[in-house]
Amino acid sequence: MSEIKHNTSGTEAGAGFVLHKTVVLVGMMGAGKTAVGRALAARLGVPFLDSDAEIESAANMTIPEIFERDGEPFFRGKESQVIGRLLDEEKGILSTGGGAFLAERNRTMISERGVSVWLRADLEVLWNRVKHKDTRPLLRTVDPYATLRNLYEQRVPIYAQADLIAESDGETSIDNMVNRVLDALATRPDVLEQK
Ligand SMILES: Nc1ncnc2c1ncn2[C@@H]1O[C@H](COP(=O)(O)OP(=O)(O)O)[C@@H](O)[C@H]1O
Ligand SMILES: O=C(O)C1=C[C@@H](OP(=O)(O)O)[C@@H](O)[C@H](O)C1
Ligand SMILES: [Mg+2]
Repeated sequence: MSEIKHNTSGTEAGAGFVLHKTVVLVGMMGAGKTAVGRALAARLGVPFLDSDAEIESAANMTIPEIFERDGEPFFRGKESQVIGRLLDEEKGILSTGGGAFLAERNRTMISERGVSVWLRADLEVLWNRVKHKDTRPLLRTVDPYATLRNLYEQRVPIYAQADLIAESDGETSIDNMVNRVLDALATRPDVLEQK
């Protein structure tokens, strides 16, 4: 991977790309924001940022511990702060938590300083990816599938406000998702320029 160079005009990445704005991945729990974001950043040779991981390392607690001890409103406050800071600090790939795009102030920050990409997947695909993991406090309910379905129905119209979309189905590998995000970004040379 070639050396990463930060400057005012963009982050010079490997493979002949220059990233002019942070690419912000949004969408439901299980959409692949963290996994695809990490792979996309590696492919481009740019920094990978994950708001949940930043919150966890700053608090030295896991997301479930933060929800349990301090509550969701406290977590949402931290999430906004962290997203604002990461958007200011460096250009890269920013994976958000599934609830981040719901707050209008977060959507405003993201649209002013980055470009949003909705990783869209059907409810059943999401469920298959999250059902075995206990790391998502919002799904610690008596009927986590119904909870996920309710969140899905409430949130889809908001994710649909993202600038770009990349679709994943049960068959789409993480590498294929990286290609789909790159295809979506090909329409935006103001964000990702290929030299
Ligand atoms: N396109 C995909 N193909 C296969 N597995 C995937 C894909 N996207 C995500 N996963 C897996 O699903 C799980 C949830 O993905 P994750 O990146 O944590 O989602 P999010 O950050 O959007 O909640 C992880 O185990 C991840 O490896
Ligand atoms: O959808 C949500 O509200 C949440 C999604 C999680 O992130 P992922 O979408 O990366 O799982 C994490 O931020 C927290 O558990 C809340
Ligand atoms: Mg994640």
